[in-house]
This record gives sequence, structure tokens and C-alpha cells, in this order.
Amino acid sequence: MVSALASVVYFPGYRSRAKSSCRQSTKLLPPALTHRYVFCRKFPTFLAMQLSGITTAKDMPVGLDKETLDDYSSQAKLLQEFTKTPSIDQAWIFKSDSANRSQAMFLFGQTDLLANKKRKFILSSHIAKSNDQSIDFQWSPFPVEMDDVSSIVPSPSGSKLLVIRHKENQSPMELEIWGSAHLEKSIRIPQSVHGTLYTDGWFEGISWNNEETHIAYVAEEPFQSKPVFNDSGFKVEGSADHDCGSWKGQGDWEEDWGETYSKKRRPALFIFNITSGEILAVKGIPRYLSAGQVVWAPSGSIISQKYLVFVGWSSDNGPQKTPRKLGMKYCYNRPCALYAVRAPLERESSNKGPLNANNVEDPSEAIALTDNLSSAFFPRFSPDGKYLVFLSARAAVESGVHWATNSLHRMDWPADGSPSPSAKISCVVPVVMSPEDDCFPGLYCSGFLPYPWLSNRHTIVLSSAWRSTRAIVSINILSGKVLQVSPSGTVYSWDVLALDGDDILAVSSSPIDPPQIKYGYCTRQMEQPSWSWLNVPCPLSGCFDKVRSLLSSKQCSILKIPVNNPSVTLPEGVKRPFEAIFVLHSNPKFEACKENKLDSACNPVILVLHGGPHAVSSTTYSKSLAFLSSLGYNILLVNYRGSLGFGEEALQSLPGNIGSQDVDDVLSALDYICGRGLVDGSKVAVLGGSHGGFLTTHLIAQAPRRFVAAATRNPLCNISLMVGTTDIPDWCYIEACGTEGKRFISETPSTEFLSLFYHKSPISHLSKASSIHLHQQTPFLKAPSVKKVKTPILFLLGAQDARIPVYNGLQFTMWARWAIKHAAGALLSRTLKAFTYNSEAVIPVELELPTTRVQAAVIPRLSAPFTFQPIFPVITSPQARCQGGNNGPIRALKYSKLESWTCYKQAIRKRIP
Ligand SMILES: CC(=O)N[C@@H](C)C(=O)N[C@@H](C)C(=O)O
Repeated sequence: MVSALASVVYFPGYRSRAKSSCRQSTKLLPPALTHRYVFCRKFPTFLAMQLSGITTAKDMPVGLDKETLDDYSSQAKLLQEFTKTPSIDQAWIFKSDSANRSQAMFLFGQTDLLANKKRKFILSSHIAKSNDQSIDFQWSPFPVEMDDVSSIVPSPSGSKLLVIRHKENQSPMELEIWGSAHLEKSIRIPQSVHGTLYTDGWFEGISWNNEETHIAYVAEEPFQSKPVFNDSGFKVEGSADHDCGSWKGQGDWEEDWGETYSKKRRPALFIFNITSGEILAVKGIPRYLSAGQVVWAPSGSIISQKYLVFVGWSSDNGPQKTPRKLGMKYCYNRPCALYAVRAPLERESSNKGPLNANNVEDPSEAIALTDNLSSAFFPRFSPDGKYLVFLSARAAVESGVHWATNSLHRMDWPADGSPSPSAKISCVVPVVMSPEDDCFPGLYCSGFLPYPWLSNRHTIVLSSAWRSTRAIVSINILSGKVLQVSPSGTVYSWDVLALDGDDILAVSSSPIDPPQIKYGYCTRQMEQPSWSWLNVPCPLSGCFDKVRSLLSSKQCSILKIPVNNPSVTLPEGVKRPFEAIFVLHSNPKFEACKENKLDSACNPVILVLHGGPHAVSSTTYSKSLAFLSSLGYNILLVNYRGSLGFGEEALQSLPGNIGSQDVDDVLSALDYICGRGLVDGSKVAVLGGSHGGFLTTHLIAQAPRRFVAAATRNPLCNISLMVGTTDIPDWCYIEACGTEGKRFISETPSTEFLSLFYHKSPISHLSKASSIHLHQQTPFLKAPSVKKVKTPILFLLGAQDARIPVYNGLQFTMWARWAIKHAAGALLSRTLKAFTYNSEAVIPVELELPTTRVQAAVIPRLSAPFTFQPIFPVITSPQARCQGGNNGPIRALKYSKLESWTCYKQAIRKRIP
């Protein structure tokens, strides 16, 4: 997203202004259909042109001159250079007979820009440790692509591999069991058994039992056939057929878990009996529970009885317990609990008929294990089976914020293996309220290794946000002692990939250092563990040579920004400095800058603002930011108070103060770098999506003179519009009113709340006054004013976004249009064209204001794999959605988009002194 937005912001190397303006080009453009046709035809030529750098006047799209095209072309090449570098996504370690040897399997990903998809491949390596602590990695000569593979999961002994194969948008799914040299078993699973497996990292759970005879997993419950009316009346059996030609009743409305999960059926548990090849539905889970994150419980005294432990989310999680599913993505505040349920190991004789996940006659009911805790997830059993360890987002559930500091808990698992609702639960790592600088700031985990244990059986290793970095920590689950395992006091971010006995395979990076595989081992000095880290040479390193050389002159630091005028009454954690990550384009005087001694630096800066608002910008390498940095921009990522990783007090200070405290913090960070001469304050761009877009639009309205360019993806511009249309209405109350707002959450907000939401929103800055004269027949709205907004801003709006629906951003642009129409003598030029971007509707809207150019492009959001291509925008047929979702092929480059960008750039250039 970031590269998409920011690469169009301002190009320092821009030579001359394009000769034709956007307005000229739109005049020349034929109506939408012809327009599409022309572009479709030109695609191959232009693509070749982009890739080869060859341009001819004949082939040039209307409105672009050769120099502009050369610019796009060279940046397209550079973007390719950054995008094609692989990412290190996952790793597994396999023990060998020798203590000093093991094998590793790495899953890498590589973005294919033109296909708009991520390709996945596996590369293996032998690891040999010698006594002098040196490590040798012997890599296989070539990677193997994992085509159509959605997951791979090795068995506990490492002798078998589960491969889940799923061709996009096709059923059935296939489960394969591989031995070391051959395919042992393969089954296809029809939709009547279950739908797609959940591999989303949240509901997801795929767990082998210790005997390696069964695999438990989470998948969409089977398709329930719906009653159908056809030409001959009511069809009793119903049908799953798709018939677009006629109207049919579609049965009851089914709720889903909002953004990312729209149209996904309820997650339910299934077991694959490897010997018989049967799929068994796990029974006893009430329909109001969505089940996920399943693991096998240790075998108890009754060998024939096996239990599964899973997380259950009740559909009754809405405001004031109204039965409504609220959005789950990024929302850790949804109550959830651990449950245990009997695992069916083979088909019972009474259950020989078609499988049905909802067989109510089954006697084995799920047992709630954590009823006293409002949230429990990521369950992991200790290797000796004595403890069940899990995370809790209790602080989020209780306060209502969508993400807060986690706590870690330990349940004593009954010795006879029978799950008990009254088992003792202890808190291992509590919520940290106000951490001192450089001290452990609390847990902020969005993932957990399947097997996180060191050999002492009571220490787990995990990765967590730690202020502006990511860090690896070890936690003793008996003593609660937390140690930072990755090096501290640097700008690097670390993530654990896998454990090799007591050694750790990890990846480390920074905004200017591409990912590097690391191998860590522990030495003890005076009983204090200390970790040493070795660089692992990897064939991948070569892929980064060009990128590394482009980034070699950049510098990165984490700045501590003092809070502006903190009130004495504020809690300590809210008064402490917050942080910003600063990536400086080459500047030999950087050290002097840091020491406050420099007064000028010329390169422009891009402010990058994360969303949430309870999320964090970390120093983990980002291809898009590195690309921007290589173009010559300084980058500032502000972790305003409310971000994750800085303790609970600072986090909880933001709800109720959005639009002011966060905006002030961003401006303080900007003042900080401008005041120290680290950047040129007259060349500042700002970008962010969602809540980051809320900040972006607030900033250009509240501080219009400070930004020469802005770009936003799915911005939240009007909370009073959001509340009635989003999948997370509760968010509006909590963030606008503070956690007190929890008491007032309602599906039918009062006018007082709607007014409050409006006044907290960026859109309120577009309006001069909103007094409605009720005595008049037609309500009259005083003319809004957009005079305040001067910054050219690019809107990228996801047509299918359930979180911040598209109209939130569109309204901002439309409001501006309305305002202009009513402003005397103002000139309005508007082009509304229907395009598609990767098969979804794209509607660029251009508004020419005297000082402001607003553009909107409707693009998909969160539809994986999501890569917006700033240099290779595409169109397909505008009807693509109706014609069948995502399978519309890329047909053309959208020249007009380039033209829009050119205009946008020109608008920006006008603002740069
Ligand atoms: C909880 C949540 O989704 N909040 C949105 C307002 C938001 O800012 N989302 C961010 C994380 C995004 O990038 O979508």
C-alpha cells in the first residue's frame, strides 16, 4: 500500500513538467467503452515498453510526454528490483540422528507484480554445528515452487508432511500425506464434507496428534443447501447451483466475521484419519460458537479418549450482547475462551450417513475451560503435558479497544488427562502499564510458533512488538521471568522462525537492511543466559545485492519525541516520550543532525502513519518503504501515543482523543525533525490508510500549510457515516468517546453521538457550519468551506472494504465537490470513469479545485494477495465483478491512471517552492 501511495507523491528526479495536462487528456478521451478498448489494445506494447524502457512517440498514451514516460519506466524497473526480492515467511527444523546435525526447510515468497500474486517456494538446508560454535548451512541447489499449496505442516517426528492443496476458487481441496520419498495418501474433500480450510493465521489451526495417525484442523462448515424456487415451483431438495438467470430465495441471511471473512462460512473442527482416509466432523460444539486454533490435548489415562482443545468465539459478541457478529480482523477485543471436546477418531457406526458438523445427538459436549477469563487464545501444551499455556487479550475485551497489551497464562492440566472447567489458571506475564525506557514493555503477539518450547520444558520463545522494534523473548512459564533474546538497543527487528533444540532460527532486518537469516545459541555466564547470533549465509542474500547497494548510504534511527505540553495530571506512561522511526536519505552530516547541530537538509520527507489506531510501525524491512528511500525520500514513521509496544497506559490514552492527541503527536514528530534540520519542512508528504487515513485527512485540514502532498488508502473521514455501515460499530464509540463509550454502544446512535462522531472526524473541517433551518421547507445547509484544505491528495478506495466502506472516502471527495460547486466562480472539472483494478471496480474521480486536486480511485482492499502497483496499474472489464469475481485477467495498462498521477504530481509540484 505504502509504495502505491507514496511512489506517486513527489519524484525528486523529476525533470520537466509534462506538456499536456490531465484536463487536456480527458477532453481527448473517448467515452468509457471506447476508452477501455483502446487501452486494452495497447497493453502489450506498453508493457513491453515499460519493461524494456523503449518508448516511441507513436505508442505514447495521450497526455504523457517522453520524459514523463522515461520517469515511469525507470521507476518501474526500480520497483521491480525491490519487489522481486523474496520474503522469508516460515521455517521448520527436522532433527537428525546426530546431535550436531539437523535440517531446515524454508518457505519463501516472491511477488509477481504483473500476475498480482505471491509465488511460494521451498528451499532446504543441512545444518552442521561444530564444537567451536560455528554453523555450516548446506543449501539445496534450487528452490521448488509450491504451486496451489495453501499450507504445509510437518508431523511431530518430522517423518511425514501434510500438504494442503487448493487451486484458487476451485473445490475440492486436497489433503496429501508425504513420506520422505513418496506420496503416502491423498484425498479430495467435496464441499458436502466441508468448505475451505482456514489458513488465515487467526481461526487457523492444523494439528497432528502425537501418534501421527490423525490431523485436526479448522475449515468452513459444510454448505447447507438452501430452498429454491424454480419454474416448476418450490424445489424440495434445494440446490447449490448458481443460476444467474433467475431470481431465487437464498435462505436465511448468514452473518460473517466482517472484513476479510465476508462470505466465509462458520469455522468448524474436522479430523483427518490418515489410516482410513476418512474426514470426521467434530461434534458437540454449539452452533453459536465459531471454533479455531485447535490442538490435541496430551493423552490421558483412558487411551481411547482423546481430547482437542480449541478457541471458541461466540456469535453473541455484539454491543450489549445483541446477537451480532462483529468484525474480527485486527480486533482482539472479541471475547473468546478455550474449550475441550472429545475427538472422534473413527466414524461411529451410528454415523455412517453423510457427514454433518451439526449432529445434535452427539453426547460429547464441548467443555468451557476459561470461563473466568474474557479472552484466551493460542493454546500450547508444555512438552510434559502438565501445563496449557495461552495468551489473553483481556485488557482489550475489558476496555473495548480493538487491541491492547496481552497477558500470558498457564493452566495446570489435570494429571488424568480429563479436561476440567475448574483447573487452576495462573497469570505468567501480566499486562505492563508504564514501562521504563529499555525495559520489557509488555506482550503484543499476533502469532505463536506451533512448538515454542526450549528443552527445559518450561521456557517458551516468541516474538513480540517491543517499542518501535520487534523482539524475540523467552518466558519461563513457572517463574514468569521474561528475557530479551534478540540483541537490544539497536534499530533491528527480529522474528523467531523455528527452534532447533535450544538454538533459534530467526530473521532480522531494519528499514535499510533486507532480511537476514540468523542462528542464535545460548551461553551461560554466571547462570545468566546470554545469546550469540551468527549470520546464516543463504542463496537468497544474492537477490538483495542491488537493493543493498541502493540502501547503503541511508541511515536509520529511532527518535524519542517529547510529548508537547503534557498535563501534570496525566499518568506517567502517557507523559513519557513516544517514538518515531526516521530513515534518512544519504546525509554525511547525519550524526551532527542527531546532535542537534545542523540547520538544513534538503530532501523531502514522507510521513507514514499506521492505522488501527492500536497498531505499530516497526523497523522490520518493508520493500515499499525501502523503494521510496532509494528514490531519495526521507521517511518518518510516527508511533503516536496509542500505538502497540509502549505499555498499556500510553495505549489507553488515545481512545476519546482521536483526531487531536494523535494529530498533535504527529505534528510534534514533524516539528522535531524539522527543528533539528534533518529535513526540509517545506517538502513534506503524508500518507496512511484507514485510521492512518483519518490522520492524513485531519492533518491536511488542520495543518494545511505543512503538507505539499498526501495520499490515503481507505481513509476514515466521517465516523458518523462509518458507525452505521462498518463491521465494527463499537470501534466508533470507544475511539471517539473513550472506554466509557462502551456503555453507550448501540446499533441506533443518538443524534448526540452522531454529532460527536462528526465533530471528531476530518470531514468536519470541510464544513463551515452545519446549522439546519428546520422551519424552511427544504433544509438548508450553509456552504461548507474547503479553503482550509490545500494539499493535493490521492484517494485509493477499496470497493469491497467492510471496515471503512468506500463511501467514507468518496464522501470526502464529493463533499469537496459540492463545496466547490457552491463557491462562486469556482471551476469544477470532474471525470468519472468506471475501471477495474484486478477485476474489482475502480472509479477514479478527479476534482479540480482552485488550490486542491482531489482524486479518488476505487481499488480492492485486503483481497489477498493485495499488491497495488503504482507503476503497473491495470484495468479489466468494469463488469468483471458481476462476471465472476477475481478471475478477470489483466487486460490493459490504464494510461489514464498515469495521466492522473501526472496531474497529481503537477499539483504537488506547484506547491513545492
Ligand atoms: C481495527 C481497525 O481495523 N481499525 C481501522 C480503523 C484501521 O485503522 N485499520 C487499519 C489497521 C488498516 O490498515 O486497515
